[in-house]
Amino acid sequence: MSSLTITEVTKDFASTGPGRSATRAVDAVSLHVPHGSFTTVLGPSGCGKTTLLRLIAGFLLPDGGSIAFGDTVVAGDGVKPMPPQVRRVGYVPQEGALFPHLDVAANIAFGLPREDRGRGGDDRVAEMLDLVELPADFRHRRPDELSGGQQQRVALARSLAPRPAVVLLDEPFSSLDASLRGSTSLAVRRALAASNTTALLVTHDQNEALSLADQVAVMRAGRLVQSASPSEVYLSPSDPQVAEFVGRAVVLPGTATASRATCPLGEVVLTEPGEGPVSLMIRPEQIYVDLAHAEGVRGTVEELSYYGHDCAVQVRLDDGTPVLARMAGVRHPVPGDVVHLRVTGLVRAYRPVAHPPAS
Ligand SMILES: Nc1ncnc2c1ncn2[C@@H]1O[C@H](COP(=O)(O)OP(=O)(O)OP(=O)(O)O)[C@@H](O)[C@H]1O
Repeated sequence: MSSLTITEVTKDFASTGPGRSATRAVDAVSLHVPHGSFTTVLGPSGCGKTTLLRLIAGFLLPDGGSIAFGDTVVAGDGVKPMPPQVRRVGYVPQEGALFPHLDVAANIAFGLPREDRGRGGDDRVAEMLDLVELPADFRHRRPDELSGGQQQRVALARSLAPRPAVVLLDEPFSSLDASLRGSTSLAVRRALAASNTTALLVTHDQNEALSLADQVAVMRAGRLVQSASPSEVYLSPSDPQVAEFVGRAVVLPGTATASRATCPLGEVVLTEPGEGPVSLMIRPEQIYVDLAHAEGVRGTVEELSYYGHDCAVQVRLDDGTPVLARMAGVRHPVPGDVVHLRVTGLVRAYRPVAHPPAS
Protein backbone atom coordinates (compact mmCIF):
# COMPACT_ATOMS: atom_id res chain seq x y z
CA MET A 1 0.00 0.00 0.00
CA SER A 2 1.06 3.60 -0.47
CA SER A 3 -0.29 7.08 0.00
CA LEU A 4 -2.01 8.83 -2.92
CA THR A 5 -1.17 12.43 -3.81
CA ILE A 6 -3.06 14.32 -6.50
CA THR A 7 -1.58 17.73 -7.32
CA GLU A 8 -3.41 20.36 -9.40
CA VAL A 9 -4.86 17.71 -11.72
CA THR A 10 -6.94 18.97 -14.64
CA LYS A 11 -8.82 17.02 -17.32
CA ASP A 12 -10.66 18.47 -20.32
CA PHE A 13 -12.86 16.55 -22.71
CA ALA A 14 -12.96 17.90 -26.26
CA SER A 15 -16.32 19.08 -27.61
CA THR A 16 -18.33 16.20 -29.03
CA GLY A 17 -20.29 18.03 -31.69
CA PRO A 18 -20.90 21.33 -33.48
CA GLY A 19 -21.88 24.12 -31.12
CA ARG A 20 -20.76 22.16 -28.04
CA SER A 21 -17.90 23.47 -25.96
CA ALA A 22 -15.17 21.43 -24.32
CA THR A 23 -15.86 20.19 -20.77
CA ARG A 24 -13.40 20.75 -17.94
CA ALA A 25 -14.36 17.63 -15.97
CA VAL A 26 -11.61 17.95 -13.34
CA ASP A 27 -10.28 21.40 -12.53
CA ALA A 28 -6.97 21.82 -10.64
CA VAL A 29 -7.83 19.19 -8.01
CA SER A 30 -5.29 18.59 -5.23
CA LEU A 31 -5.89 15.86 -2.64
CA HIS A 32 -3.73 13.75 -0.36
CA VAL A 33 -4.92 10.35 0.89
CA PRO A 34 -2.53 9.15 3.60
CA HIS A 35 -1.21 5.59 3.56
CA GLY A 36 -3.79 3.13 4.91
CA SER A 37 -6.60 5.71 5.14
CA PHE A 38 -10.03 5.92 3.56
CA THR A 39 -11.32 8.98 1.69
CA THR A 40 -14.75 9.45 0.17
CA VAL A 41 -15.22 11.83 -2.76
CA LEU A 42 -18.68 13.35 -2.53
CA GLY A 43 -20.38 15.40 -5.21
CA PRO A 44 -23.48 15.68 -7.36
CA SER A 45 -23.88 13.86 -10.66
CA GLY A 46 -21.55 15.20 -13.35
CA CYS A 47 -19.11 16.95 -10.98
CA GLY A 48 -16.14 14.87 -12.13
CA LYS A 49 -15.90 12.07 -9.55
CA THR A 50 -15.61 9.17 -11.99
CA THR A 51 -13.19 11.11 -14.19
CA LEU A 52 -10.96 11.62 -11.14
CA LEU A 53 -11.02 7.87 -10.39
CA ARG A 54 -10.24 7.04 -14.01
CA LEU A 55 -7.27 9.44 -13.96
CA ILE A 56 -5.91 7.75 -10.82
CA ALA A 57 -6.43 4.28 -12.30
CA GLY A 58 -4.66 5.33 -15.50
CA PHE A 59 -7.63 4.83 -17.86
CA LEU A 60 -7.34 8.57 -18.64
CA LEU A 61 -4.32 10.87 -18.67
CA PRO A 62 -4.40 14.31 -17.03
CA ASP A 63 -3.98 17.49 -19.12
CA GLY A 64 -2.20 19.14 -16.20
CA GLY A 65 -0.91 18.33 -12.73
CA SER A 66 0.43 15.05 -11.38
CA ILE A 67 -0.60 11.88 -9.57
CA ALA A 68 1.77 10.00 -7.25
CA PHE A 69 1.51 6.73 -5.34
CA GLY A 70 3.87 7.22 -2.41
CA ASP A 71 6.97 8.84 -3.92
CA THR A 72 6.34 7.41 -7.39
CA VAL A 73 4.77 9.76 -9.93
CA VAL A 74 2.41 7.65 -12.07
CA ALA A 75 1.16 10.47 -14.33
CA GLY A 76 2.07 14.11 -15.05
CA ASP A 77 5.16 16.10 -14.09
CA GLY A 78 6.68 15.26 -17.48
CA VAL A 79 7.20 11.59 -16.62
CA LYS A 80 6.09 8.80 -18.96
CA PRO A 81 2.65 7.79 -17.62
CA MET A 82 2.58 4.42 -15.93
CA PRO A 83 0.03 2.13 -17.68
CA PRO A 84 -2.99 1.00 -15.63
CA GLN A 85 -1.85 -2.62 -15.31
CA VAL A 86 1.45 -1.53 -13.74
CA ARG A 87 -0.10 0.92 -11.25
CA ARG A 88 -1.33 -1.83 -8.91
CA VAL A 89 -4.77 -0.28 -8.51
CA GLY A 90 -7.74 -2.28 -7.25
CA TYR A 91 -11.02 -1.14 -8.83
CA VAL A 92 -14.51 -1.90 -7.53
CA PRO A 93 -17.19 -0.74 -9.98
CA GLN A 94 -20.88 0.03 -9.27
CA GLU A 95 -21.96 -3.52 -9.92
CA GLY A 96 -19.15 -5.90 -9.03
CA ALA A 97 -18.62 -6.99 -12.65
CA LEU A 98 -17.75 -10.50 -11.48
CA PHE A 99 -17.13 -13.11 -14.17
CA PRO A 100 -20.46 -14.98 -14.27
CA HIS A 101 -18.96 -18.27 -15.48
CA LEU A 102 -16.33 -18.43 -12.70
CA ASP A 103 -16.98 -19.37 -9.09
CA VAL A 104 -16.16 -17.04 -6.21
CA ALA A 105 -12.70 -18.56 -5.66
CA ALA A 106 -11.75 -18.16 -9.33
CA ASN A 107 -13.08 -14.60 -9.36
CA ILE A 108 -11.00 -13.66 -6.31
CA ALA A 109 -7.89 -15.42 -7.63
CA PHE A 110 -8.27 -13.86 -11.07
CA GLY A 111 -5.97 -10.90 -10.48
CA LEU A 112 -3.30 -12.83 -8.57
CA PRO A 113 0.09 -13.08 -10.24
CA ARG A 114 0.62 -16.48 -11.86
CA GLU A 115 3.12 -17.53 -9.19
CA ASP A 116 0.55 -16.84 -6.44
CA ARG A 117 -2.15 -19.07 -7.90
CA GLY A 118 -2.46 -22.76 -7.00
CA ARG A 119 -2.08 -23.71 -3.35
CA GLY A 120 -0.94 -20.21 -2.30
CA GLY A 121 -3.86 -18.76 -4.23
CA ASP A 122 -6.27 -20.99 -2.28
CA ASP A 123 -4.89 -19.59 0.96
CA ARG A 124 -5.24 -16.04 -0.32
CA VAL A 125 -8.85 -16.71 -1.42
CA ALA A 126 -9.65 -18.06 2.07
CA GLU A 127 -7.97 -15.05 3.67
CA MET A 128 -9.91 -12.64 1.44
CA LEU A 129 -13.28 -14.35 2.11
CA ASP A 130 -12.56 -14.06 5.82
CA LEU A 131 -11.57 -10.40 5.40
CA VAL A 132 -14.85 -9.49 3.68
CA GLU A 133 -16.80 -11.56 6.22
CA LEU A 134 -18.14 -14.22 3.86
CA PRO A 135 -18.31 -17.92 4.83
CA ALA A 136 -15.43 -20.07 3.54
CA ASP A 137 -17.79 -22.40 1.64
CA PHE A 138 -18.96 -19.50 -0.57
CA ARG A 139 -15.81 -20.15 -2.61
CA HIS A 140 -17.71 -22.70 -4.74
CA ARG A 141 -20.70 -20.49 -5.49
CA ARG A 142 -21.21 -18.68 -8.74
CA PRO A 143 -22.03 -14.94 -8.72
CA ASP A 144 -25.72 -15.56 -9.56
CA GLU A 145 -25.99 -17.57 -6.30
CA LEU A 146 -25.04 -14.50 -4.25
CA SER A 147 -27.02 -11.44 -3.14
CA GLY A 148 -26.02 -8.03 -4.51
CA GLY A 149 -24.25 -7.17 -1.25
CA GLN A 150 -22.34 -10.48 -1.24
CA GLN A 151 -21.31 -9.87 -4.85
CA GLN A 152 -19.89 -6.47 -3.90
CA ARG A 153 -17.91 -8.07 -1.06
CA VAL A 154 -16.46 -10.60 -3.52
CA ALA A 155 -15.62 -7.72 -5.88
CA LEU A 156 -13.74 -6.03 -3.02
CA ALA A 157 -11.99 -9.31 -2.15
CA ARG A 158 -10.93 -9.65 -5.80
CA SER A 159 -9.54 -6.11 -5.84
CA LEU A 160 -7.62 -6.61 -2.57
CA ALA A 161 -6.20 -10.08 -3.30
CA PRO A 162 -3.16 -8.89 -5.33
CA ARG A 163 -2.23 -6.40 -2.55
CA PRO A 164 -2.82 -3.23 -4.60
CA ALA A 165 -1.15 0.11 -3.86
CA VAL A 166 -4.55 1.87 -3.84
CA VAL A 167 -8.16 0.67 -4.05
CA LEU A 168 -10.72 2.79 -5.93
CA LEU A 169 -14.44 2.20 -5.39
CA ASP A 170 -16.92 3.79 -7.83
CA GLU A 171 -20.33 4.09 -6.14
CA PRO A 172 -20.03 0.44 -5.06
CA PHE A 173 -23.29 0.33 -3.10
CA SER A 174 -25.57 2.23 -5.49
CA SER A 175 -27.31 -0.86 -6.85
CA LEU A 176 -28.11 -2.23 -3.36
CA ASP A 177 -31.32 -1.62 -1.45
CA ALA A 178 -31.21 0.46 1.73
CA SER A 179 -30.76 -2.37 4.26
CA LEU A 180 -28.04 -4.17 2.26
CA ARG A 181 -26.31 -0.85 1.66
CA GLY A 182 -25.78 -0.28 5.37
CA SER A 183 -24.45 -3.74 6.22
CA THR A 184 -22.33 -4.05 3.05
CA SER A 185 -20.74 -0.63 3.44
CA LEU A 186 -19.78 -1.38 7.05
CA ALA A 187 -18.29 -4.75 6.06
CA VAL A 188 -16.30 -3.01 3.31
CA ARG A 189 -15.06 -0.37 5.74
CA ARG A 190 -13.93 -3.04 8.21
CA ALA A 191 -12.15 -5.00 5.46
CA LEU A 192 -10.34 -1.89 4.22
CA ALA A 193 -9.28 -0.95 7.76
CA ALA A 194 -8.17 -4.51 8.64
CA SER A 195 -6.01 -4.69 5.51
CA ASN A 196 -4.63 -1.17 6.09
CA THR A 197 -5.67 -0.24 2.56
CA THR A 198 -5.37 3.22 1.02
CA ALA A 199 -8.82 3.67 -0.49
CA LEU A 200 -10.85 6.27 -2.36
CA LEU A 201 -14.61 5.81 -2.78
CA VAL A 202 -16.78 8.09 -4.88
CA THR A 203 -20.42 8.64 -4.04
CA HIS A 204 -23.20 11.19 -4.32
CA ASP A 205 -24.72 9.90 -1.06
CA GLN A 206 -23.99 12.27 1.84
CA ASN A 207 -24.69 9.71 4.56
CA GLU A 208 -22.37 7.19 2.96
CA ALA A 209 -19.61 9.78 2.50
CA LEU A 210 -19.79 11.00 6.09
CA SER A 211 -20.25 7.68 7.86
CA LEU A 212 -17.56 5.60 6.15
CA ALA A 213 -14.42 7.64 5.72
CA ASP A 214 -11.52 9.25 7.60
CA GLN A 215 -11.62 12.14 5.12
CA VAL A 216 -14.38 13.54 2.92
CA ALA A 217 -13.47 15.41 -0.28
CA VAL A 218 -16.36 17.47 -1.64
CA MET A 219 -16.38 18.17 -5.39
CA ARG A 220 -18.45 20.73 -7.26
CA ALA A 221 -18.27 21.42 -11.01
CA GLY A 222 -14.88 19.74 -11.36
CA ARG A 223 -13.29 21.50 -8.39
CA LEU A 224 -12.48 20.19 -4.94
CA VAL A 225 -14.18 22.64 -2.60
CA GLN A 226 -13.30 21.06 0.75
CA SER A 227 -11.42 18.08 2.09
CA ALA A 228 -11.55 17.45 5.82
CA SER A 229 -12.77 15.00 8.45
CA PRO A 230 -16.47 14.08 8.21
CA SER A 231 -17.36 16.12 11.30
CA GLU A 232 -15.51 19.17 10.04
CA VAL A 233 -17.22 19.00 6.65
CA TYR A 234 -20.60 18.69 8.37
CA LEU A 235 -20.13 21.22 11.16
CA SER A 236 -17.79 23.66 9.47
CA PRO A 237 -18.46 23.44 5.72
CA SER A 238 -16.30 25.69 3.55
CA ASP A 239 -19.31 27.58 2.18
CA PRO A 240 -23.12 27.54 2.50
CA GLN A 241 -23.48 25.47 -0.69
CA VAL A 242 -21.34 22.69 0.81
CA ALA A 243 -23.41 23.01 3.99
CA GLU A 244 -26.61 22.44 2.03
CA PHE A 245 -25.09 19.60 0.04
CA VAL A 246 -23.88 17.55 3.02
CA GLY A 247 -27.11 17.83 5.02
CA ARG A 248 -30.03 20.08 5.77
CA ALA A 249 -28.98 23.60 6.74
CA VAL A 250 -30.78 26.70 7.91
CA VAL A 251 -28.94 29.71 6.47
CA LEU A 252 -29.95 33.01 8.08
CA PRO A 253 -28.71 36.60 7.77
CA GLY A 254 -27.07 37.96 10.91
CA THR A 255 -24.79 40.60 12.37
CA ALA A 256 -21.58 39.49 14.07
CA THR A 257 -19.87 41.22 16.96
CA ALA A 258 -16.72 39.35 18.01
CA SER A 259 -17.65 35.79 18.99
CA ARG A 260 -21.43 36.31 18.87
CA ALA A 261 -24.03 37.18 16.26
CA THR A 262 -27.66 38.20 16.29
CA CYS A 263 -30.13 36.70 13.83
CA PRO A 264 -33.86 35.93 13.60
CA LEU A 265 -33.25 33.04 16.06
CA GLY A 266 -31.73 35.40 18.66
CA GLU A 267 -28.12 35.46 19.77
CA VAL A 268 -25.78 32.66 18.68
CA VAL A 269 -22.16 31.82 19.50
CA LEU A 270 -19.79 31.65 16.51
CA THR A 271 -17.11 29.08 15.70
CA GLU A 272 -14.78 31.97 14.81
CA PRO A 273 -15.07 35.68 15.64
CA GLY A 274 -16.54 37.96 12.97
CA GLU A 275 -17.71 41.55 12.46
CA GLY A 276 -20.67 43.00 10.58
CA PRO A 277 -23.15 41.33 8.23
CA VAL A 278 -22.81 37.52 7.94
CA SER A 279 -24.70 34.45 6.74
CA LEU A 280 -25.11 31.96 9.55
CA MET A 281 -25.26 28.19 8.92
CA ILE A 282 -27.26 26.33 11.54
CA ARG A 283 -27.99 22.59 11.41
CA PRO A 284 -31.67 21.78 12.11
CA GLU A 285 -30.70 19.53 15.03
CA GLN A 286 -28.98 22.54 16.64
CA ILE A 287 -32.35 24.26 16.97
CA TYR A 288 -34.00 23.33 20.23
CA VAL A 289 -37.80 23.26 20.08
CA ASP A 290 -39.19 24.30 23.43
CA LEU A 291 -42.73 23.01 23.88
CA ALA A 292 -43.08 24.54 27.34
CA HIS A 293 -42.87 28.11 25.99
CA ALA A 294 -40.07 28.83 28.42
CA GLU A 295 -37.61 30.84 26.43
CA GLY A 296 -36.44 31.50 22.87
CA VAL A 297 -37.90 33.02 19.72
CA ARG A 298 -41.60 32.42 19.14
CA GLY A 299 -42.98 30.72 16.06
CA THR A 300 -45.79 28.51 14.80
CA VAL A 301 -45.38 24.94 13.55
CA GLU A 302 -46.44 24.76 9.90
CA GLU A 303 -45.50 21.20 9.00
CA LEU A 304 -44.25 18.07 10.74
CA SER A 305 -42.47 15.11 9.11
CA TYR A 306 -42.36 12.20 11.53
CA TYR A 307 -39.61 9.60 10.96
CA GLY A 308 -39.93 7.56 14.17
CA HIS A 309 -36.42 8.06 15.53
CA ASP A 310 -36.76 11.81 15.01
CA CYS A 311 -38.88 14.36 13.23
CA ALA A 312 -38.46 17.48 11.12
CA VAL A 313 -40.46 20.47 12.29
CA GLN A 314 -41.04 23.37 9.90
CA VAL A 315 -41.66 26.51 11.93
CA ARG A 316 -42.49 30.06 10.84
CA LEU A 317 -41.11 32.62 13.27
CA ASP A 318 -43.37 35.54 14.22
CA ASP A 319 -41.21 37.80 12.00
CA GLY A 320 -42.03 35.55 8.99
CA THR A 321 -38.69 33.67 8.80
CA PRO A 322 -39.10 29.96 7.93
CA VAL A 323 -36.88 27.64 10.01
CA LEU A 324 -36.43 23.86 9.99
CA ALA A 325 -35.70 22.11 13.31
CA ARG A 326 -35.08 18.42 14.04
CA MET A 327 -36.02 16.84 17.32
CA ALA A 328 -36.44 13.41 18.86
CA GLY A 329 -39.71 11.81 17.83
CA VAL A 330 -40.75 10.88 21.37
CA ARG A 331 -42.73 14.00 22.16
CA HIS A 332 -43.32 16.47 19.37
CA PRO A 333 -45.57 19.40 18.45
CA VAL A 334 -48.23 19.31 15.72
CA PRO A 335 -49.01 21.89 13.02
CA GLY A 336 -50.59 25.00 14.51
CA ASP A 337 -48.75 24.70 17.86
CA VAL A 338 -46.86 27.73 19.12
CA VAL A 339 -43.27 26.84 20.09
CA HIS A 340 -40.12 28.69 21.16
CA LEU A 341 -36.81 28.04 19.42
CA ARG A 342 -33.23 28.59 20.47
CA VAL A 343 -29.89 27.62 18.99
CA THR A 344 -27.50 25.30 20.79
CA GLY A 345 -23.80 24.76 20.02
CA LEU A 346 -21.52 26.83 17.82
CA VAL A 347 -22.57 28.39 14.54
CA ARG A 348 -20.43 28.90 11.43
CA ALA A 349 -20.58 32.40 9.88
CA TYR A 350 -19.83 33.24 6.23
CA ARG A 351 -19.59 36.42 4.27
CA PRO A 352 -23.20 37.30 3.47
CA VAL A 353 -25.02 35.69 0.58
CA ALA A 354 -28.24 36.92 -1.00
CA HIS A 355 -31.25 35.47 0.84
CA PRO A 356 -34.47 34.70 -0.99
CA PRO A 357 -37.42 36.61 0.46
CA ALA A 358 -39.31 34.64 3.11
CA SER A 359 -42.19 32.79 1.43
N1 LIG B 1 -15.55 10.64 -22.30
C1 LIG B 1 -16.13 11.82 -22.12
N2 LIG B 1 -16.26 12.71 -23.13
C2 LIG B 1 -16.83 13.93 -22.94
N3 LIG B 1 -17.29 14.36 -21.75
C3 LIG B 1 -17.20 13.53 -20.70
C4 LIG B 1 -16.62 12.21 -20.81
N4 LIG B 1 -16.66 11.60 -19.60
C5 LIG B 1 -17.25 12.50 -18.77
N5 LIG B 1 -17.56 13.65 -19.42
C6 LIG B 1 -18.17 14.85 -18.84
O1 LIG B 1 -17.35 15.26 -17.75
C7 LIG B 1 -18.15 15.69 -16.65
C8 LIG B 1 -17.82 14.86 -15.42
O2 LIG B 1 -18.28 13.52 -15.64
P1 LIG B 1 -18.08 12.37 -14.53
O3 LIG B 1 -18.60 11.09 -15.12
O4 LIG B 1 -16.69 12.39 -14.06
O5 LIG B 1 -19.04 12.89 -13.38
P2 LIG B 1 -19.56 12.12 -12.06
O6 LIG B 1 -19.42 13.09 -10.95
O7 LIG B 1 -18.84 10.83 -11.93
O8 LIG B 1 -21.08 11.89 -12.41
P3 LIG B 1 -22.06 10.65 -11.97
O9 LIG B 1 -22.19 10.73 -10.47
O10 LIG B 1 -23.33 10.97 -12.70
O11 LIG B 1 -21.40 9.38 -12.44
C9 LIG B 1 -19.59 15.60 -17.10
O12 LIG B 1 -19.99 16.86 -17.58
C10 LIG B 1 -19.53 14.58 -18.24
O13 LIG B 1 -20.57 14.81 -19.18
